[in-house]
Amino acid sequence: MSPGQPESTDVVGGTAAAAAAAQGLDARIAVRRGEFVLDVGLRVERGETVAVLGRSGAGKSTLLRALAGLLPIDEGRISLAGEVLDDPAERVFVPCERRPVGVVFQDYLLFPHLRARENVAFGLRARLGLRGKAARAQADTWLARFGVGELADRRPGALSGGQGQRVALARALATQPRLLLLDEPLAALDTTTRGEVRAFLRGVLPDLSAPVLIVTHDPVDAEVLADRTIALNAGRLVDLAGT
Ligand SMILES: Nc1ncnc2c1ncn2[C@@H]1O[C@H](COP(=O)(O)OP(=O)(O)OP(=O)(O)O)[C@@H](O)[C@H]1O
Repeated sequence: MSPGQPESTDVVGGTAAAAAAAQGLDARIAVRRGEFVLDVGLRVERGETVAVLGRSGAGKSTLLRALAGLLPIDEGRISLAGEVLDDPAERVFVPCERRPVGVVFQDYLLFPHLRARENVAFGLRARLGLRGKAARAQADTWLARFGVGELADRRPGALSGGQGQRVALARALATQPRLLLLDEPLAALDTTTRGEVRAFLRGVLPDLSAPVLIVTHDPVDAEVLADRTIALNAGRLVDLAGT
């Protein structure tokens, strides 16, 4: 198995490519899961949102898991803002808890026993080293910014799907990630809430100065939220040019 070349090598050359790589995500990923092989090259600039489409089983979650550090790659290299996160040939592997990466899943995985404030404060403590009062105060600021400030004392079980997803986004973004991974963040929501959270994300994402990857089955999400769309098929990138 050999990793593919970065998708944008042809269009971004020399110094410009080096500058983009230093700021954003530059990845060549080859990883095997049982019979399945993901083999892709990908470059995403700071401030750019890329939608990842593809059928069930195409490798979308595998891609995000590799980037998040939940799945070590077999070949290739993942570099983010100039820092190498995974390079098996060089025996480099930064574990997920030490990667400056924010992840939001469709079922948003908040800690059920913690109030919304503590869910956000947890990341601030773990990732930014903030302590008690300061972490809680900053958590409140992020919750307010995401329109759920009045729900800070609630536990996830007392939040609606849309409210929970906003708390999960606040938790991910509060840590100032250098890469944001959204794995079907709207899929579990009803149609109305889905539209609301999508509109909310549309307002938030352009202000991020990190690369963003959003996995979705919904072309509307890609259309509304992303600057660019890529598609996976059987672990490979599909050329969308001309489609
Ligand atoms: N733990 C595992 N062991 C072996 N194979 C796996 C494992 N997890 C996933 N796979 C296989 O890897 C392939 C890609 O799975 P992946 O979850 O990345 O697809 P996906 O595009 O995210 O699909 P979906 O849209 O259904 O979430 C599938 O063929 C799947 O069966």
